[in-house]
Amino acid sequence: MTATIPNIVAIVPAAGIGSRMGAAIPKQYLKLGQETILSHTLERLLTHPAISQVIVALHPEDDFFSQLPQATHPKLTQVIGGSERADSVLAGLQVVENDAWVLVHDAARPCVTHSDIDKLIYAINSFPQGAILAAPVRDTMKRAKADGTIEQTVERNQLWHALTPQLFPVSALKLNLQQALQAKATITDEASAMEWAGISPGLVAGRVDNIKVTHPDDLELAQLFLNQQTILK
Ligand SMILES: Nc1ccn([C@@H]2O[C@H](COP(=O)(O)OP(=O)(O)OP(=O)(O)O)[C@@H](O)[C@H]2O)c(=O)n1
Ligand SMILES: C[C@](O)(CO)[C@H](O)COP(=O)(O)O
Repeated sequence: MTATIPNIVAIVPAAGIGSRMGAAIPKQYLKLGQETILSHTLERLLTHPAISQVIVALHPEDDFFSQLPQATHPKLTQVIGGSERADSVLAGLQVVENDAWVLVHDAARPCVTHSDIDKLIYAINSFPQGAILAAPVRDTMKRAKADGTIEQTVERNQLWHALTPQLFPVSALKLNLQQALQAKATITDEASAMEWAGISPGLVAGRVDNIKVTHPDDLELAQLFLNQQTILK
């Protein structure tokens, strides 16, 4: 199949404090093996041949980034993030050309693979308004009542976990993110800003090892996946 590959710039929101991790430092600076979570993530994006530039959004009081091996990489640009994830992504979008595509990927997802990134990039030939990596839910799903009992079983066939990367045209994402934030809509990922504007982004099935390191027990799992990916290479 011949596919057109657009100019793709990555934005990595890395300005969070990791409150659910409860560590002494922001979770993106915790180590997995020899490197920090953020280092693993940046390395995977910086070495992808279709990504021309990587913009990382950092906390205004970040004390750690300059020590990373990728800190002075020629393809990398730093911006100051905002108080919510969406503000950090928007800060990154301000320094990107409007005619590019933007691939937004959480700093906290260090196990993303080049094959999943490729899959997402090729998918935009079918989804010209943008698409996200996602994983269909596997288990029987229950809706709970306030007292902790089950209200009903929810149909699982159309339910997906939203992952990153998420890939959109810069101009459309910037406009919709700005307007959705102004309208005080709940925006937890880029797709939700596009949905807010009436757009239906594509869902592209991604690998289940592309986890977000959120809670302490995710660290061990992420380490296991990274080790396994190294062995399989
Ligand atoms: N103001 C913020 C908040 C989050 N993020 C980033 O968005 C990604 C996903 O967010 P999440 O996992 O929720 O990270 P934290 O906000 O750091 O964690 P928590 O919600 O537990 O505090 C992370 O890479 C995080 O650094 C960001 O750039 N700017
Ligand atoms: C963007 C995201 O990683 C998609 O799974 C996620 O929405 C980030 O926020 P969350 O609050 O941890 O779901």
